[in-house]
Amino acid sequence: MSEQKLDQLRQKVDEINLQLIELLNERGKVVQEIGKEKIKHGINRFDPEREREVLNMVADYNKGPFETSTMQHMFKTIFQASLELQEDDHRKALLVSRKMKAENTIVNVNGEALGSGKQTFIMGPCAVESVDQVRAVAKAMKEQGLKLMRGGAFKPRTSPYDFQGLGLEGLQILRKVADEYGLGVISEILNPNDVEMALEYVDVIQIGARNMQNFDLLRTVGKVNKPVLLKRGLAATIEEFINAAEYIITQGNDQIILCERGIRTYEKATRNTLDISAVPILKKETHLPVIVDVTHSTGRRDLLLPTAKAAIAIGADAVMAEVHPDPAVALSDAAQQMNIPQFNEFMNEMKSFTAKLS
Ligand SMILES: C=C(O[C@@H]1C=C(C(=O)O)C=C[C@H]1O)C(=O)O
Repeated sequence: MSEQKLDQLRQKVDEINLQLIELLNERGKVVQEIGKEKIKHGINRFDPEREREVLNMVADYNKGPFETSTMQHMFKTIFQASLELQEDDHRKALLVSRKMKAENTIVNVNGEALGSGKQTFIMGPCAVESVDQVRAVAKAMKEQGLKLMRGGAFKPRTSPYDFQGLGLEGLQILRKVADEYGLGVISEILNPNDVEMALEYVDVIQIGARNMQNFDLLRTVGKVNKPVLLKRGLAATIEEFINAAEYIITQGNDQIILCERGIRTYEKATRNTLDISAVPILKKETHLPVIVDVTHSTGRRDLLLPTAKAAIAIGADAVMAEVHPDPAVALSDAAQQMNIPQFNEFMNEMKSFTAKLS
């Protein structure tokens, strides 16, 4: 075939391509109108009977050279794209997505602006055990210039026989001590019925990994005017994690902090596997602040510093870790909490590390 002939044929193909584009878009507009009518009458967008009718029409009219099955396959792709055209904006772009909002959401808690580009450290005991225990940690935190204290009052433990937390008394201790030292309080709430009560004591409501898909709880914290720290589920994909945050934001609360805390894999060297790449993915896909809990993702004190450095280096807005005055006698997570001197060493290292980065 001469080059001239090839050019001529391609020109012909291009003319047909242009017609196809026009026709497909024309079809799209009609489909959108059908979509609007369906909404008016409360009819489902997807109509398999109608699709079958069209596929039968394709079979009746197709004269080749494409096989009927091939032509039908192309039409199925058109149906799929048409259904997407009929979707409303919320389904196409989630409210938590960057597509919906390009700029970072900044969550302000006790003078710290999570999501602003300045890194924050959230420290505190795994579980609240006593006033003295919380005080010792709060004092050390204040001396390091930290503003946000975590602490568990309601503890969702793997075994029902393990320490379940002090409950309301734990929240009261946290509030009292935090006020003495000018700290903000982050604590987990397990039950939708406790959310209202917790508003009085906490600055951030934590939704734990085990409750990431507790949709009633997500909807409840979505209705209150209080920041929410949402932890990634034990075996949740990033998509599931993002959708969990969407449950909160659909109720009106956009003050959401996402927390990567490791996921369950076959690897046994660490308690969970820290999915460090989740951080830039979540930063890219959503406009929410993203933090890393190095304690629960590793379950190992010797890995807290390297994973915290990795988290900051990869773009996390904050690092969360656990501190206890005497981890050996802690009622939970004894193997992974730092004692006060270890915490000071950790903070000093991290401060010089973040200074070097900026
Ligand atoms: C456009 C419609 O909605 C959907 C899209 C179809 C299409 O693209 O042809 C067919 C059936 C429905 O699943 C319709 O119901 O006619």
